[in-house]
Amino acid sequence: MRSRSERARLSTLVAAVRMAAAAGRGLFVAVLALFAVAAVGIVGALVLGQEVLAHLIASDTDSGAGGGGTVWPLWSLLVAVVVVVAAGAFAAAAGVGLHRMLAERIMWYAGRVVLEAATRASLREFDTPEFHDRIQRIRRRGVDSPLMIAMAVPQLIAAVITSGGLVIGLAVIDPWLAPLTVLSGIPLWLSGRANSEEMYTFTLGSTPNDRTRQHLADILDSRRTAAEVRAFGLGDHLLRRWSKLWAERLAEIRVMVRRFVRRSAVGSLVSAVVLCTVFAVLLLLIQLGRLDVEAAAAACVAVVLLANRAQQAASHLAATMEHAHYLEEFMQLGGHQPDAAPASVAPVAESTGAGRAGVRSVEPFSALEVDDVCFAYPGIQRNVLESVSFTITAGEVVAIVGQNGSGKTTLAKLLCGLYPPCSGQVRWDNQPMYELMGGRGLDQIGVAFQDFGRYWFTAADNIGIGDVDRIGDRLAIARAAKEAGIHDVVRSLPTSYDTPLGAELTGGVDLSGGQWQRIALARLLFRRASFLVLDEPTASLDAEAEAQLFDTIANLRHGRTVVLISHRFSTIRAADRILVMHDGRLIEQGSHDQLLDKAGRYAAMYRLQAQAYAPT
Ligand SMILES: Nc1ncnc2c1ncn2[C@@H]1O[C@H](COP(=O)(O)OP(=O)(O)OP(=O)(O)O)[C@@H](O)[C@H]1O
Repeated sequence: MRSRSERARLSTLVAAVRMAAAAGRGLFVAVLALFAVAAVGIVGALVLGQEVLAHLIASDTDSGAGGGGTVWPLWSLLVAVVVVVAAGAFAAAAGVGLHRMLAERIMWYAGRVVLEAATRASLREFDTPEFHDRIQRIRRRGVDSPLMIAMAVPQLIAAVITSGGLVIGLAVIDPWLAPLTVLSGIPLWLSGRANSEEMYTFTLGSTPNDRTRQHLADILDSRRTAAEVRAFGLGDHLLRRWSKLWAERLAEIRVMVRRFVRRSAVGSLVSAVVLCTVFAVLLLLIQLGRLDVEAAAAACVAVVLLANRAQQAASHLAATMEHAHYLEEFMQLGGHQPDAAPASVAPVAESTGAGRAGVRSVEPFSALEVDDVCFAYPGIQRNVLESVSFTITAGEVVAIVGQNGSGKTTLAKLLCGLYPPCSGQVRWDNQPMYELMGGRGLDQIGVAFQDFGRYWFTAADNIGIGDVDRIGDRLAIARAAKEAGIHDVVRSLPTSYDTPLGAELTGGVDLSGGQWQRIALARLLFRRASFLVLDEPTASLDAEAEAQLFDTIANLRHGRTVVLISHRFSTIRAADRILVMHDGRLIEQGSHDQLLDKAGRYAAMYRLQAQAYAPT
């Protein structure tokens, strides 16, 4: 079992290297080559140093001979030392510079894999805490992992090359010195690895705490919640909750760090004992007369360097193995196939208005059928929709009403193919809606959700994203804005349609709730879709805007089908058909008059609201 997971981690490491190569093949090779040259430079400097030492000793004992013990004259040796040291230093410096560039490309590449995966994830996944835990971990560690691994690998390779050269050099001096020195890295590798494993387990367990702290921090420093936090005097309370979570985390980390220190201390001690043994062997060899002074000096330097490289390699390897865990998650999220690296991974500036942005093109339906649909949210036993059946025919305006939590928004999301039913089926002209949608948008569907997006884009783009293929069509954007009754407001902004919407942005302005709702409506109207879903479109609108919306919907009707969710009976009474939801069931349907005649729940709700407006 263990060896299987080790093998899996090794293949993850290979995948990380492939990912680094895919992010910048030329750069990756150049970095490897430069680090290799730097590593060879260290070994070369050591060999030449030994030669220089031999030269000096020989010229001292054989004065006047001018360097009799070695083949090369002293000046040429010194020139060679300068060249080798300079080349090594240059290669190391250039390697670090290119490494930085490679790192940026890997960050871009990894970030894109995560964002692509998040874009592809189904709405159902967004409803599960596991998905968010994983995203949090990947955001914090996973995106860095390919980078950390790719950063560590050239250094690891450089350490291995240097170590290889030093091992050969030491083996020539004495066959025991090299294996003993390399052995000194093993205790450190074992302790480092155990620490990495524990760190990963800790990160897994602490993700919910991390997310809650992040949420509290977002509440405290976000403009969206700033007014409520102040109005309720929540600041200190939230800060205490945040500090408490930090205290819990720090307490756990303290215990863990104690274990880390103990483990590392044992590893370092055993490593030091092994190294002492090496020096004892060296001493013995000198005493036995098996090593001369220059060989002993070179051996001392080589042992120190080799021990240092072996320890570096051990810690790089341990850290790399930890990152392999995060990388595994990262790859599972992205469904990333390292063997199928993209043909071109160069970051390319997106050209506005090009391509269909992944939206599927379909014919308008003649009937949208909801057939005995049941639905429950992931992880929740209770059905939110229970045996719901009805059919919407093309050109109808259908309103959905019901108490809070009766399932209206959920039903609207199923109508748009955003969730698959647990049983039953939603069919767009006999085609299962969820499969037809396939996780992408349909060009024939336009939606304005209750919690519509307020994007930090210009006013034009906030409307234009309703149909990204036409995002540059300013005339059509202005037309949609006029229909939604927001054109004059936008025109009065500092830079009209080019004004960024968001007070947090330089030159940006914020809009009122109702104005934002009109922007969302304009976005919907800008999309040339035959099926429109409006979830609480009038919630923030004033009476005049609401009346205007009715006119707009009446104008929209031609060739379009509209589903309207609202609590305002003034909005829904004009619908061709009204569906009444209660506790996830469709309990009544018909026109306003038919439902009043029926004297059921709709009639009761309508009278209750009408009473509120009636003169007392
Ligand atoms: N993502 C979710 N995960 C779990 N439960 C959910 C989720 N979204 C909604 N629910 C639950 O499903 C039920 C129906 O919610 P829904 O939003 O469809 O009601 P609604 O009729 O649109 O309510 P409202 O009138 O308040 O907008 C509620 O009990 C709600 O708690």
